[in-house]
Amino acid sequence: MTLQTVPRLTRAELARAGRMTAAPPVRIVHLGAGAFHRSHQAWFTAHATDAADWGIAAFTGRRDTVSRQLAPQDGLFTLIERGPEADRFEVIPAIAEVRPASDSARFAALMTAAATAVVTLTVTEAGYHQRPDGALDLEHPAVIDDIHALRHGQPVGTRTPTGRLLAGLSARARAGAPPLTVVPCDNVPANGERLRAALHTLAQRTGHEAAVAATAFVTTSVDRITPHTTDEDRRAVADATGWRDEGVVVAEPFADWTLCGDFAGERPAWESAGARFVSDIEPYERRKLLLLNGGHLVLAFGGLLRGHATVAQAMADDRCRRELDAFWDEAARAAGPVDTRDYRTALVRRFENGRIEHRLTQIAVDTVTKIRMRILPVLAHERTEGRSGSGALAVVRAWADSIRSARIDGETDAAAALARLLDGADPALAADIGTTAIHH
Ligand SMILES: NC(=O)c1ccc[n+]([C@@H]2O[C@H](COP(=O)([O-])OP(=O)(O)OC[C@H]3O[C@@H](n4cnc5c(N)ncnc54)[C@H](O)[C@@H]3O)[C@@H](O)[C@H]2O)c1
Ligand SMILES: O=P(O)(O)OC[C@@H](O)[C@@H](O)[C@H](O)[C@H](O)CO
Repeated sequence: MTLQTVPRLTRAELARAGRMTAAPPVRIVHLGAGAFHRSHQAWFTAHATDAADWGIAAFTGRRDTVSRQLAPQDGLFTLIERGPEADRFEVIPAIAEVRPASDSARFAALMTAAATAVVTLTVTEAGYHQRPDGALDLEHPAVIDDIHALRHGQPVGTRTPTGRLLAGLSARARAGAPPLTVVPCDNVPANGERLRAALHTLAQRTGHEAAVAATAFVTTSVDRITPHTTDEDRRAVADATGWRDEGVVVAEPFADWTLCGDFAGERPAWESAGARFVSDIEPYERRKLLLLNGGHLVLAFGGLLRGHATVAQAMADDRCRRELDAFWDEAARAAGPVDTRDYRTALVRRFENGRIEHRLTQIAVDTVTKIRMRILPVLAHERTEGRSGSGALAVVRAWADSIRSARIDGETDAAAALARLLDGADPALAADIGTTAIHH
């Protein structure tokens, strides 16, 4: 059987099979319709008790691949929940429509619709165009272009997620629609507050302050390991379900969503699907970013240097494990007043799931931004406490070595990458890291 001869997954096909049909009404707009949005926010929305009332309109970010895959499927896709022993297949119906980023008319229509209540984002850490201190990088060429477009009333010309969002919020304020809530879902510390500050900065320079003032921002910590989908995964879905699905997503069984902040209006009952609403998110966020995401970086750099391809392979290498444990001992101290013992035990099991092909090259992208957010805070904390931070320093060293041996995509010059990493860092810390990473 070739995939081309299998019927395509659509709502009509599902109806023929006696399964649910209608798309839920759009009340959520999403920017960056990648794999993680589908395995996480779409999954939580589909599993909430009020799922029938909350549909998502997902817009792609830089490429229109996902809209070309999902639009012919009416937004439907199969999630393969990949446990250590077996796969579970589930069709997720929460995405009601999928649009390319270029469809600015539909974006404006949804951003001004009274029914729209929530905007979510997964645009990667680099997509926020932050400076080392977390502020919006006003010298970035795409940000400069957006300032120009927004000043001259050309929302269609905006290129960055922040610029597009401000254009949409501004149109909403002009239309007199009720305020909405922005919920960023990328691995960025204090993501809601940072996005609010970035939008405020952009708004001040372009005369759109009222739109930001009327909007609520919620900070989130998100967690579900979601590797890239392969052709083999698409074949597995056809074999198991009888449908051809170009939008298949694979994820581990574990899923966590911690949210903090007030919503301006209505929201899905995500807590009924297991999401956690808290008044202080920092301990959860630091633990996740430092231990899980930082731990992934340790395995990515050390693993790539030793010829491994996946997280599970690096976990099986004693030397990688020792490096991970050394970093985790330091990261646990930096995480603050939150359990890290059980969390580490659970992480070991998740990382060792060899049926999840989480490629180290998928993790080792935008590495300057990621090291800044996930490794340097550990080093800084160790130094403040009078310790050397040798576990965290070893990660920076492995990163520089990986660049030198051409294993990191997008970085060719270790010294230049290091200079970008240390731009804006504490001078004593910078001197120490520079010496260690260059002269070891
Ligand atoms: N994959 C995971 O395991 C995982 C888990 C937790 C959090 N996340 C978060 O989700 C993000 C996306 O991961 P993914 O697995 O969906 O990756 P992906 O490659 O499938 O999707 C990335 C999405 O971000 C968009 N994007 C990238 N750069 C952009 C830019 N400059 N402007 C606008 N949009 C841009 C892309 O167009 C795409 O829609 C991660 O960077 C991370 O912050 C991922
Ligand atoms: O997704 P990134 O690029 O922020 O980082 C790579 C991985 O560490 C990350 O995707 C994790 O798998 C994820 O954060 C687990 O929830």
